Amino acid sequence: MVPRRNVSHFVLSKLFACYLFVAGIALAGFFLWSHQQLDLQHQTAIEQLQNGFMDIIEQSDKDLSEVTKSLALGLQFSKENGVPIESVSLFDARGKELIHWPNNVVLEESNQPSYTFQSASGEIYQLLVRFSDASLYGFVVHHFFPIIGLLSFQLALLLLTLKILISRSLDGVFSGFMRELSLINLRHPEPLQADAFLGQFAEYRQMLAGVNRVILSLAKSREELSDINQVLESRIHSKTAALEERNLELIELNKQLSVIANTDALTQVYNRTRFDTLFSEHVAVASRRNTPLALLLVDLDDFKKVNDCYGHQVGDHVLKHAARIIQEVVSEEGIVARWGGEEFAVLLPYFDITMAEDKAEQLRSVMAATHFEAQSIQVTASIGVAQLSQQETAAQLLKRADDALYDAKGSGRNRVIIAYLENSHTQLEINELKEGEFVEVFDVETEPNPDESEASQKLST
Ligand SMILES: Nc1nc2c(ncn2[C@@H]2O[C@H](COP(=O)(O)OP(=O)(O)OP(=O)(O)O)[C@@H](O)[C@H]2O)c(=O)[nH]1
Repeated sequence: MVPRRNVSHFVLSKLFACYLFVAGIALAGFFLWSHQQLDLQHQTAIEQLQNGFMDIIEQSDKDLSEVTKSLALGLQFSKENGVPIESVSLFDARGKELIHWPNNVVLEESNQPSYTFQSASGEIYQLLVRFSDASLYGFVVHHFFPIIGLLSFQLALLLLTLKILISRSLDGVFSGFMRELSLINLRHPEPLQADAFLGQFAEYRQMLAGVNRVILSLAKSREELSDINQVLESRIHSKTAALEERNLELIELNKQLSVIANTDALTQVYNRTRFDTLFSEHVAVASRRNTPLALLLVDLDDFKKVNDCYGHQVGDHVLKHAARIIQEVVSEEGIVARWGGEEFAVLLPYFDITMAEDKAEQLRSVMAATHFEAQSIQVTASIGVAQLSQQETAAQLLKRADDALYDAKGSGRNRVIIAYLENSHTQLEINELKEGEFVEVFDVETEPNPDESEASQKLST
């Protein structure tokens, strides 16, 4: 587990350790150097003492007063060089102590370093010198302040170096951290990894933990939003699908309603209401564009007798069948509607009177030739035909077609009568006029064939 430290503790501890290390090395070196220096000084002092003793002994052998002078010299020397001599003893070859200084200090021979030397006369002497222990401390104190100065300088240098290094590394790490922060992917946020160096510090770890908490909550929020979004999308999808399905049902129902509203329930052709609308529209278009438009009014002959003979239900079937025949003959060229009862209207856009007459004749002949139901009922039709003329209204056209139908009925049924415009006479009218007959508005009848006459007669019986 990483110990909890702050930046200042870290820096101070590192500094202190460095300082102790450097100071320890410096002090150890200093003490070694001090010992070395003292040894050198002791050696020098002893050599000088030896030389002094030898000179004096050679000059005045056994003159102790001279030796004492040399002792004073040695002491002077030791004081000047900071090497205090605590006691000095000189022995002759027989071990007799010749000099002992100072008088009150007793030397323990075994503990003292002894130096043997030979005088010029060949006498052997042994010199015992005891240096004061304080000499080392004195030396150290003497040189302590320069050492402290050196260590302070080292410490200051160390501090400066550390400051530069730390500030640079912190700058680098923090700018890296800020860069990492700026690169957080908000779509797929992931926790930041702790920096190897900064990870040691409590403040950094706390800050990083805070940032990572924000990042994780952001990621969680995104996931929750994504889930909510998915749920909403699936709901919208199912609702849209249900609405589309409902819409299709409504469109279908609407179509059915429209068909029901516009279609005759029994014969499945247009009803009168729808025909009225279509009729007005086509009359308006034909008048505006000056295109031909023809109207056929088709009435089944003696239909009452069908009902009377075969019953109303059979009559219904015959009506349906007759409507289907009319629709097949007219096909896509015209509009078929049940005008009422056993009467049908056929609107023929772009049909002039000749084409309309042909179509009416075709219709009449097919109807007459058809055997309805199992009972082979034969039904004929009377047809009034009229073509829209200039300036004519829908009502006027209808009136002319209806009059023509009336004439077809009146002139024997199972025939086509063309309605001509007033004051315009066909060749037939002209012929009839020539023969002295009066044709008021229209004429033309189609000769029924023998079978058809038979059918009519069958019904009439
Ligand atoms: N079965 C059935 N008969 C109907 C329907 N609508 C009308 N009719 C019958 O059609 C007959 C029409 O009779 P009429 O007006 O006298 O005409 P018609 O017998 O065809 O004689 P003409 O038109 O003069 O040739 C009546 O008997 C009505 O009951 C229907 O929807 N179903």
